Amino acid sequence: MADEILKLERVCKSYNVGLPTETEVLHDIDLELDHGEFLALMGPSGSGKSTLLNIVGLLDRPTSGRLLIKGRDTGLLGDNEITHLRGHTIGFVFQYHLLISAFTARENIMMPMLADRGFPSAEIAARADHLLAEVGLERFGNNLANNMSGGQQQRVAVARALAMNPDLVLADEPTGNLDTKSADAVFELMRRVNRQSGTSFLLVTHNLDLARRCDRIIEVVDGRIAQH
Ligand SMILES: Nc1ncnc2c1ncn2[C@@H]1O[C@H](COP(=O)(O)OP(=O)(O)OP(=O)(O)O)[C@@H](O)[C@H]1O
Repeated sequence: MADEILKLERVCKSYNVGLPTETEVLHDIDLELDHGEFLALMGPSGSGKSTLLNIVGLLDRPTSGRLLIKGRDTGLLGDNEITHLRGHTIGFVFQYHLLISAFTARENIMMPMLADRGFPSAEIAARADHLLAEVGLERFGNNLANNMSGGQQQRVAVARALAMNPDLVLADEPTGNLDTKSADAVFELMRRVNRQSGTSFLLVTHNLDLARRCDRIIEVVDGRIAQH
């Protein structure tokens, strides 16, 4: 197996926004992320961080360049293979947790497993309870997501991201909406998962204090990697 979970080679992304020429927002991005690495991605608003995360998360394709995940060139994969690879390799946590508010914490965590036909249905509830305990919410499984605090909801979102035992978690400003104490708790939770399970993390953050506690910081400025 390749040492790196993720490798980008000269990745460019352009958008067609109705102008005669396309607008390039990512230019020649080279980036590697090792198995078990916890990387902070920083950069000003509009610099291309979310665009980069969408490409790495297989939600969008590069305009040119190569994206390899676990050594596989994703440009050679069809849409069904991409969906399968995404579902089994990558977990997502967003700033706005995107939980289903009328579902309980446990039901939210069960969703990715229920959506995957290959997941043994007899194990789903037990895995959800295991994950609730992992994120310190074992007593909150039956609470509606709507009735939980922002920090608790984000911990449910982390548990849901871990449901399929991904190799890589992509977290886009997961603590941006939280008070300092809750932000710290959610960050430390992700760090513990990273250390205990070897799950790689790519964390987009504007918080330099949290970024400094990651293994490495990279900065995107105007669609380029500015600094390692
Ligand atoms: N679907 C799209 N179509 C056209 N332009 C887009 C699209 N998505 C993003 N852009 C443009 O690409 C550039 C990079 O945006 P992106 O959202 O990746 O930045 P960001 O660094 O994540 O910003 P923020 O920190 O504010 O979330 C911006 O100029 C944005 O307007």
